[in-house]
Amino acid sequence: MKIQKIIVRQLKMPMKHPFTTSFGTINDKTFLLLEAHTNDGLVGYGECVAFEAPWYTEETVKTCWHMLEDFLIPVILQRDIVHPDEVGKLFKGIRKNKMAKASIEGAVWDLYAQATGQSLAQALGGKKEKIDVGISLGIQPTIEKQIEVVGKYIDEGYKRIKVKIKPGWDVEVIQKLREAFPDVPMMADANSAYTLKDINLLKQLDEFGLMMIEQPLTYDDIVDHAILQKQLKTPICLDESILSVEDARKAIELGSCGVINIKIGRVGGLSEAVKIHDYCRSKGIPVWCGGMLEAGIGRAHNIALTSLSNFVLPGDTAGSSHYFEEDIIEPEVVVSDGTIQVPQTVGIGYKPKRKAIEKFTVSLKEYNYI
Ligand SMILES: O=C(O)CCC(=O)c1ccccc1C(=O)O
Ligand SMILES: [Mg+2]
Repeated sequence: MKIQKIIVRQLKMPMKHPFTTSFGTINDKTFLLLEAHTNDGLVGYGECVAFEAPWYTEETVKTCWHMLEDFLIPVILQRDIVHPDEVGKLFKGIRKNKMAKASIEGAVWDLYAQATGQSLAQALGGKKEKIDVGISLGIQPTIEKQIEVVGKYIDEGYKRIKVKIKPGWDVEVIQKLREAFPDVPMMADANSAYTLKDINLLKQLDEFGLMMIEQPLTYDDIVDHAILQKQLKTPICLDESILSVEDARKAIELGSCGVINIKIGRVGGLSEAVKIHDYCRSKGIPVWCGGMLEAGIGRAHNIALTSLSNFVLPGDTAGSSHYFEEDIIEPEVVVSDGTIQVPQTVGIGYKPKRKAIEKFTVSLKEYNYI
């Protein structure tokens, strides 16, 4: 398989609701979408999950475009690629920039699934035909509103509710949510908003029977998380801290977490995501698939990955209509009774919607082999 041409587009999609975390609010989803064309006419898509600002990781839409244009695309064009696992090896001389790398690697996985006549889930080794999903809800203006929003998504059937916490919006909010919804599987994500100085506050969260607390401490820490985990009953789930299977090994050996959230972009692609999944399974650590407010292509990749057996906890892959008035795939991702059917057709199983892609494109550039 040889890629002849890659088209990079920047898209801007209005979001239905602003999404607020411990460090800010997103109103529109601006991201890069890649189209990779092979010599024999196949087209594979990859979605780059980096945001406009470097608050979740250091990558941004602009750094990704720069890395793609100046380093990553030149390495890939006209290379003979037999299996997508080779993409990581081709990128070995280029440090980090995992979301940029994952966007090309995702397109190559799509091409590989098509070329071998399999669904993407099948190509990754996924067996589940439907997946359980939860939803991640942003911080609301008031506790009353937070309770109302959580209630709405419980009624829609999501299998677990994740809420965001930050200093000043934590113990009281969780306590009130628990009073309102005593039995609902619930968890909290701090996006690195605390330090070990907050240990007494974090220990108060133990009272509420949360499934887990996600990334309470610094984004690149595993040592303090191990100290904290020893003093908490609630499992810690690491998100930002885990960028590779090596990071997962170290965190698990240190006892820094009981659960890992796998995001394809954060770990540099599907091949690394599968490795982390397999390693965690061998260690008895459950995983779930995180989200980056993805549009349809990224969402389709998340669904395929979640079909692997150790994705035993509901992830953040909610339905398209939760985020957008119109998605860029057909059909859109539909959640019913908290589950999504894993497509069994060849490739990602959703059709890119050209009209919508063009409508949301703000700029584009084509890269050919020279
Ligand atoms: O709905 C989603 O896609 C997941 C939302 C979410 O929690 C999130 C969204 C953007 C950046 C980081 C995170 C996170 O998991 O920490
Ligand atoms: Mg998180």
